[in-house]
Amino acid sequence: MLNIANLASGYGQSEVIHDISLNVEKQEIVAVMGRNGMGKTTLFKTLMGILPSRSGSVKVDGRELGGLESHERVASGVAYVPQGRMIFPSMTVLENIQTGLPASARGRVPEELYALFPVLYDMRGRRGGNLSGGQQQQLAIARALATNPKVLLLDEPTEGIQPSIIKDIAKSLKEIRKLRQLTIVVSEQVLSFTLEIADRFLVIDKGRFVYEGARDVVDAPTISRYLSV
Ligand SMILES: Nc1ncnc2c1ncn2[C@@H]1O[C@H](COP(=O)(O)OP(=O)(O)OP(=O)(O)O)[C@@H](O)[C@H]1O
Repeated sequence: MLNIANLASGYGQSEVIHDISLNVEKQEIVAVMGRNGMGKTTLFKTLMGILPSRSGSVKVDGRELGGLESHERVASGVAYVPQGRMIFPSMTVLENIQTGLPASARGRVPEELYALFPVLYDMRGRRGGNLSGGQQQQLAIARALATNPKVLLLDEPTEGIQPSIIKDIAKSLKEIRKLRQLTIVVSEQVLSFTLEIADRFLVIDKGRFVYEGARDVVDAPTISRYLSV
């Protein structure tokens, strides 16, 4: 469903992502684990076309995304929840979700989204900026899901969020994966969260994948070592 081949990108003179290749199956959840500064955000920005790639190819459901603008990538079925959530603080919860809806929805939020995140229904009239960090993360995910993606990219969704909400988010992601046959790539530093949801684990170190393991054979101590060095 998501095919990344020999992708490279960076800033100015420096290359940050080197020759990254990854194939993610439909309905698979893949965790990209890595410490601060290892290139997780740069990888996602490149996948979204926020940062141009220097070489390589990215395909979603067989369609090449290279050269497409970010909004065209969203229309092709990729959605992105950036690190720090980036919701619109002065807009209401409802308005935030509506920014993700296609024109054909005419502003109607699918019931399913509120069913996944009931707190967003209760708070639909509140300003996004008045929500807790965990609620803002749920809002950012709901806004991304409103675009009806095939592939969802989540950049460090647990950052700054309390454990009980992290559990809720894990549950919602597993539910939506099943409901919509969604493919998910999530970057993280928190192994307990990804152990809960991921089918496969990769470690990114200085812009390269240095470890890969499926859920049933995952080597948690090795991943932890990479995260703590
Ligand atoms: N706008 C930028 N200009 C130049 N270099 C950058 C820029 N953004 C990030 N970098 C560099 O790229 C490298 C990878 O950063 P990136 O933000 O992708 O890491 P990360 O794994 O997402 O970590 P974090 O969790 O801290 O965001 C780092 O060395 C960083 O200093």
